[in-house]
Amino acid sequence: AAENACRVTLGQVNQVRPKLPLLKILQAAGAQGETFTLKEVMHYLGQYIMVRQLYDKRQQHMVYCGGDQLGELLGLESFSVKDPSPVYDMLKRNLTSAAM
Ligand SMILES: C[C@@H](c1ccc(Cl)cc1)n1cnc(-c2ccccc2)c1-c1c(C(=O)NCCN2CCN(C3CCCCC3)CC2)[nH]c2cc(Cl)ccc12
Repeated sequence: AAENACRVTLGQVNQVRPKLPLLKILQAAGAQGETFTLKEVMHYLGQYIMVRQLYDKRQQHMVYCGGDQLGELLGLESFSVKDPSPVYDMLKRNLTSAAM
């Protein structure tokens, strides 16, 4: 309705709310707050992989996340950053829209 529409400012329509297990991972990478843009979620996940040294130093596109909470969320031991589909599937399961 009209009163709802004016409540959602442009800055908020693209916010997502991570479910708790994903939020904990983002916070471990320095994220503050509970809602983010998808770009921010990806940035913090990248930071998390770097800080936790989950990527292979020689084959830097390979991420070995088995034994880490990230691997629990993804349901994978490892993945290549060249194939983002497992990450997007995990985000579908672990993000809700924060608008409204
Ligand atoms: C294109 C982008 C991407 C983004 C999303 C996806 Cl689903 C795949 C791929 N990407 C390309 N390489 C990486 C990457 C590789 C190794 C370690 C950390 C990040 C990323 C990822 C970023 C990111 O925000 N990337 C910024 C620039 N990166 C360049 C790579 N740089 C590092 C490469 C290893 C050596 C140190 C620098 C870090 C900054 N966020 C991610 C989150 C996840 Cl779940 C997985 C990967 C990434």
